[in-house]
Amino acid sequence: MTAERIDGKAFAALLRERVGALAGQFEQKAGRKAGLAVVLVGEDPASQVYVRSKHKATVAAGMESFEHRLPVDTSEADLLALVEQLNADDAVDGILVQLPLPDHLDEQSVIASISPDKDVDGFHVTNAGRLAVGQNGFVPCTPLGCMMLLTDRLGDLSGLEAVVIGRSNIVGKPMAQLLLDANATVTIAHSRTKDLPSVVKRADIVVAAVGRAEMVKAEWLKEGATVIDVGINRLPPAEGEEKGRLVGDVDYAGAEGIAAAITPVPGGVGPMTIAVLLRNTLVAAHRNAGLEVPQSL
Ligand SMILES: Nc1nc2c(c(=O)[nH]1)N[C@@H](CN(C=O)c1ccc(C(=O)N[C@@H](CCC(=O)O)C(=O)O)cc1)CN2
Repeated sequence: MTAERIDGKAFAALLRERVGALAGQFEQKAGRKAGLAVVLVGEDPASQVYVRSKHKATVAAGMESFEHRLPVDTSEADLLALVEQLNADDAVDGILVQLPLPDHLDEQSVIASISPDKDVDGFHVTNAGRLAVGQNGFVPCTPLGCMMLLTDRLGDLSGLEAVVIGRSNIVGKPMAQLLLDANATVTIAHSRTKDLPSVVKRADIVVAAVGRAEMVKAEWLKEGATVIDVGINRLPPAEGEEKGRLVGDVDYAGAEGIAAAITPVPGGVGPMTIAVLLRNTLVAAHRNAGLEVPQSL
């Protein structure tokens, strides 16, 4: 068996196109563009790349992008003051603080300061609670993107065995909740799980979000499983390479021979994160403007 490659990049491009068309209709109805504010503290190279990509994607979708770049030694009081200002700004529908933050800043306090109705990352405790009890809020972009890829490929997930490896607030826990809401039978595995290979072996759906290069081995997988690889890990450079290769949390080459379908790294889940961010921003814009959220979002 050679697994189908789930093309997240192509899926994300279609989603961005759809969001762009609906953003144009929003502008007509609301008399203004939907707006996303992104805050970057410091100069982490990967974060700089992601923030630039978010700016470009936001503008390309016909939305307003407000970028705030702050020095690495920004105090928590100054960062919270900026978030307060964005909370009060009617041109700003969505606010995102790029993570990770420098060590002296408390991520939880900063996330808590974002208005839950502008929290397009879905990280605020109010949105985590809304997801847990099935109320409308914002769902974190990466897990929502994974769900879109899964339902596009598998349709109804009812009764399927899903194993989520990783229990972060940003990916693992919301992912498990979304799978549960879709009537899958869900197990969350983590660093203390006993006999992880046998837990993974029973899964029709595996979502790997551990952040360890190629940790999930091909022989752990059930024949015909669908594998969603959230990991983005850079290997040390091989001889003659300037930069190491990017790989996921799953041994892709091995898994290709066993799984029915698998997301590649790069080009799988990563591009969905930014496309879903645009989608969440447009949802926020409709709600903030008192307009009905289009079904096709
Ligand atoms: N406030 C947030 N911070 C962070 C989030 C987030 O959702 N909200 N997620 C990640 C970073 N991230 C977006 O912010 C992100 C990561 C990866 C990709 C992506 O498209 N990756 C490419 C590979 C890129 C490369 O070559 O390095 C891929 O997988 O194909 C997009 C966005 C942490 N912080």
